[in-house]
Amino acid sequence: MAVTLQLVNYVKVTGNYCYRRALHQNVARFHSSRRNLVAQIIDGRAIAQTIKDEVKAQVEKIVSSAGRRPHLCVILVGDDPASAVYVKNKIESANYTGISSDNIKLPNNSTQKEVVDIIKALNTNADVDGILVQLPIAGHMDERTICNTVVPHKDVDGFHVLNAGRFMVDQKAFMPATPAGVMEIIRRVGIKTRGQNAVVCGRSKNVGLPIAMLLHADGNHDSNAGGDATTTICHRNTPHDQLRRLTETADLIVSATGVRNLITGDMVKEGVAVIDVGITRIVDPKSGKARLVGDVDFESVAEKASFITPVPGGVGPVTVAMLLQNTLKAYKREIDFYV
Ligand SMILES: Nc1nc2c(c(=O)[nH]1)N[C@@H](CN(C=O)c1ccc(C(=O)N[C@@H](CCC(=O)O)C(=O)O)cc1)CN2
Ligand SMILES: [Mg+2]
Repeated sequence: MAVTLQLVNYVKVTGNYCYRRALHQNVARFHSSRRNLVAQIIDGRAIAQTIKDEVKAQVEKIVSSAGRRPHLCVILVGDDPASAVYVKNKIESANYTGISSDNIKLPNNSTQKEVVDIIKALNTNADVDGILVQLPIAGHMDERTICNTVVPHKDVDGFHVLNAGRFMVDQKAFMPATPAGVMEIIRRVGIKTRGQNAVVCGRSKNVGLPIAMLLHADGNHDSNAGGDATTTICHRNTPHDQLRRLTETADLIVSATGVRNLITGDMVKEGVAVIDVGITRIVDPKSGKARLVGDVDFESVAEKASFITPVPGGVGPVTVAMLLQNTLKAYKREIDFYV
């Protein structure tokens, strides 16, 4: 029953559906007028808000027992407008939860050594719990060197090789925020994964690959419990007809490619759950205004899906909330790197 209540609070239905009946004051279930299906649109902003409120409650407890506040440092190199928006969201969300923060802005022509030296100073600063460098980093720097400079116990992005490696062998680790957010959505909404066919589109080291790792892994692990799904990874070299064969039989599709309209309604089976991680900025030909779209053709896929995340308002906001959860874990030193 608890699952049902959580589910109804996190889903809403929009679009091309005809209203049938309200089952609960927080939910109106709508059925596809064509197929008589219920498609639940997952409200990522509501899930993120719940997670942030959980973090906030824990921070208040820490502060009231005379503890120091958790502290997050976000390093932004350059003036990429999208990165600036994401960093602003992180700082505002940290403020909301009571996590204090520094936004360290560096010019685009900063050298790698300057960035490395700043990270090293933060590594040894006892007042700092979490450190991250906003990606993508400027082209003249080596992303791996930057990520590996953050000391693993402050690596709240989970991008250090030690966190990535520990995570792969089921040892406690900081998990990257987007994959953690996808799993959190799946759990909180109650999407079944055990024994299901999952298809992950995209194999990036920070998003697609860790999502596939989490979905396929054993659900009985103490740390980073997996989804126990039969999981297939597709990527840019997967022929489209092969991708279609896989998506047609998938119970769960997670797409993280940045390829608009990669997944269309004719490629999926009825009842599929779809998590759209892609974000592409387009200019709407009708309005002439810029807007965000995902990898999934929302309208046609929602006609057949049991669950679907929108873009914007799906995975993105949950990503930021998971970063704050990681910062709290870093503060509490929940991950022991010596075992
Ligand atoms: N150091 C990191 N860099 C990057 C990460 C990361 O986890 N760590 N992930 C992405 C960017 N990202 C967070 O940093 C991020 C992307 C999108 C959103 C989000 O909330 N998107 C909104 C739309 C926001 C908009 O208007 O642009 C949504 O989907 O609803 C949050 C965080 C790459 N870099
Ligand atoms: Mg989203």
